[in-house]
Amino acid sequence: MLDANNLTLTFNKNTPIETKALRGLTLNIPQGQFVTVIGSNGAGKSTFLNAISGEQKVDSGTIKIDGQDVTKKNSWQRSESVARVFQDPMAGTCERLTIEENLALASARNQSRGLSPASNHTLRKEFKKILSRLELNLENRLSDRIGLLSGGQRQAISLLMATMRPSKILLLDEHTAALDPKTAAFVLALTDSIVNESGLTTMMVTHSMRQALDHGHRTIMLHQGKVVLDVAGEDRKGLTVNDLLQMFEKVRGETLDDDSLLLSN
Ligand SMILES: Nc1ncnc2c1ncn2[C@@H]1O[C@H](COP(=O)(O)OP(=O)(O)OP(=O)(O)O)[C@@H](O)[C@H]1O
Repeated sequence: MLDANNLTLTFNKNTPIETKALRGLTLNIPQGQFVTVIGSNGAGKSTFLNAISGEQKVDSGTIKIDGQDVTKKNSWQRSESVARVFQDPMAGTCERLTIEENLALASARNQSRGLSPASNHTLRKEFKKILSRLELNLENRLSDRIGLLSGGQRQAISLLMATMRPSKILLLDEHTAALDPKTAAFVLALTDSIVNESGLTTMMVTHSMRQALDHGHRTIMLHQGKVVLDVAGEDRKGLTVNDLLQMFEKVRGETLDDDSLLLSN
């Protein structure tokens, strides 16, 4: 389904601050697989997601989504295929608009009818139904501005909005990192249920090895712009956070000094 082949991407080429963010990254993800992505700061995780969504163009290599070569397409052209939720709960929603208007925008994504469905009675009923699964009583607050909601409530709505329209791959970029542990657990449970229900091919970046092992079907680790670990199936089932740390240390050939990887929210 996702076929990323030998991707390279260098920022500020031929300058003193040149950074090789992707260095021949290759990854194939079959349809419906949920992959968790870990790696220390600067490993290239966000750059990789940006390359898939088209926000960053790669220097070389190819990206295919569902068999279609999208390497040269911009993010707008890929928006029908790629849904994304960011770390910042403010990034996925528009705080000046109401809950209903935000949902209407998401519902109209990739459609030419613009904002008009916001006044549509059928859509309003659908929005209420979608929101009621959160059990946060938001279905009765459709005309409240999104800016009034907590970070967790907004992130839950961002997730619903990202998955409202059909897409081919869901990219979650540390989407629970800014939430307290209880709210993060709630949003993760919602993530699992949406992904299981929809069968969406999913990549979730996380700094928590615990989360990486507890969610999804496969875990990859990026280091210096490449996939350095890739575990799935039986090999992954018995893995502990400690095993994963040791595997990473072995791959890197040095001691892991990034404490943020040990966070367990
Ligand atoms: N727009 C940019 N301009 C210049 N350098 C960049 C840019 N974006 C990322 N980089 C650099 O590319 C490398 C990979 O960054 P990236 O954000 O992909 O890492 P990451 O694995 O997501 O890290 P983190 O866990 O800290 O978010 C880093 O060295 C980063 O400083």
